[in-house]
Amino acid sequence: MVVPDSDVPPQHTGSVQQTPVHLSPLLTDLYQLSMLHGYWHHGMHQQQAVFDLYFRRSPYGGGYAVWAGLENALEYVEQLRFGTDAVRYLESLNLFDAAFLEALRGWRFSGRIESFPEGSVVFAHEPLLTVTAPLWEAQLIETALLNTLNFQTLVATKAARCVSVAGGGSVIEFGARRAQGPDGALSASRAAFIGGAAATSNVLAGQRYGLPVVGTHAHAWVESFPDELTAFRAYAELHPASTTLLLDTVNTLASGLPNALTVAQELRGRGTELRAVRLDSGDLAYLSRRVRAALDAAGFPDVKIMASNDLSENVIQSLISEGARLDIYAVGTQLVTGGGEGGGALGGVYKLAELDGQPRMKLTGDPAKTSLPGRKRVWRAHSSHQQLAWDVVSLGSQEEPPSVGERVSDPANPLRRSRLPAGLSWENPRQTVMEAGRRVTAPEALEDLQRRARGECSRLPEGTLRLLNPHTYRVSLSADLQTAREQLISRLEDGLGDTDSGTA
Ligand SMILES: Nc1ncnc2c1ncn2[C@@H]1O[C@H](COP(=O)(O)OP(=O)(O)OP(=O)(O)O)[C@@H](O)[C@H]1O
Ligand SMILES: O=P(O)(O)OC[C@H]1O[C@H](OP(=O)(O)OP(=O)(O)O)[C@H](O)[C@@H]1O
Ligand SMILES: O=C(O)c1cccnc1
Repeated sequence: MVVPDSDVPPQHTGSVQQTPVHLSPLLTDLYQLSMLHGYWHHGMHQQQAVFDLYFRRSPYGGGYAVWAGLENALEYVEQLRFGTDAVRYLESLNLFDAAFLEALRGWRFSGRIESFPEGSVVFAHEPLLTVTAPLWEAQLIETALLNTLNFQTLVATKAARCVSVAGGGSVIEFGARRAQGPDGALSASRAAFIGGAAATSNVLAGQRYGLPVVGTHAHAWVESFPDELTAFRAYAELHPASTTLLLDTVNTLASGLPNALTVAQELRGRGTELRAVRLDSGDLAYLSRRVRAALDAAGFPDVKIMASNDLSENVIQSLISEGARLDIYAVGTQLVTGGGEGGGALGGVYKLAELDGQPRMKLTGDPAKTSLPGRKRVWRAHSSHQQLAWDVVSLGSQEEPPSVGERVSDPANPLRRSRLPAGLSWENPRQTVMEAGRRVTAPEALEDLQRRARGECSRLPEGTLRLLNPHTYRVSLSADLQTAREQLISRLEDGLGDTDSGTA
């Protein structure tokens, strides 16, 4: 639920339903407004534009990404208005005509958005989301769309990577304290859940998004009591049905473990069971084996073992290969910041593909950065075993699926061509999610998005989920799109004279 006037300041009523500050039309780069001013001034602002959003490289050197943030992006676009405070602020910059500022008051997003459903598995070079709208509408929303979708896709993908190596163990998100600011924490909790995290420690995310919230206790709890056993007993007494004890405040094996066993026996005497213990330092593989053996020997095979301490997909994979006996992986910093090699940020871009019915493209010296002109469509092929097999980007006018034997090319390297094999069944994986500025699909439950992500990950070709040097999923351009692209490049280069690159 969003309050339509983005200028209403958040009021301290305790409700989380107030318009968050990031729903303002000013969450944009100044150059978007400068361009809007110019488009309006030149009478171009109502020209119909088509922009595509895509990324050129999967994060973390991986072979896929999990598409996340769509619902927040649509909510933003649908409610966007320039209210009095926003216009007044822009006026104070002394950059814009009064008449333009007045025109902004009537700005509404009236266009169409097509997108992969949230939670889909997506790949580099394919249009993930396409905006068709009057130029000044489509241009303004670039910054906020990229901000929302890049970040959540980065984090959802990180969660999926952690889950993919956790061997059936649960991954939970503990990152609020290390996230990039309050909104970073909130969006990260949402995205991590879509990517497969089972729960979050972030209580606001629990309230806002209905995510399951979980928690143990900190070292401070143990330090606040005269001794560890007293602290464990006090915790278990208050939370008998949901106690997880942190073992390493004094010494994991010499103190935490025997004290936890004592409390486990005492809880059983009162008719309940200790739920779990948490390891937060040291050699987590070794300690987990020792703790598992002790719990089993004492008759507590169902007490779970949780690990935390700067976990990542690589650490989880290593722990499992070392024979760790862990049931729950609590991941904080690395998950909510999308950290690690090849992470930090997803480089999604938003490029003009058509204006006023004419194809447009960005030409650069780097073929991988040359954008794809015109309205396009994405086709996704499944094998007879329901495996995801191949994505083809075609011209938008192509109503029929790609045909067997069609020569398709690599988006980043037109010289790499292949022929489409038989035995594939094709579908259009994208859907219209907004029409005439209104959402036309109902928001989906986050559980359903998580289920979609998990299902699609499980249907990827072998090796695509691998962390190191994954199999490259096939994304190709149809023959017609490749031809259209080459023709436009020739036309643009003909117009360039001696220079070797340019933009149209
Ligand atoms: N058996 C293991 N194999 C691979 N990585 C591990 C293993 N055990 C722990 N790690 C990881 O090694 C990294 C560093 O752990 P380190 O041993 O420095 O922490 P610590 O010093 O024990 O804990 P703290 O710094 O919190 O006191 C962490 O990312 C941790 O998750
Ligand atoms: O390590 P992360 O993946 O970010 O996960 C969250 C960490 O936050 C807590 O640590 P805390 O802030 O108490 O610091 P410390 O345990 O590193 O001293 C917890 O004990 C985890 O170790
Ligand atoms: O509940 C916990 O144990 C927790 C939550 C956040 C960060 N570290 C630990």
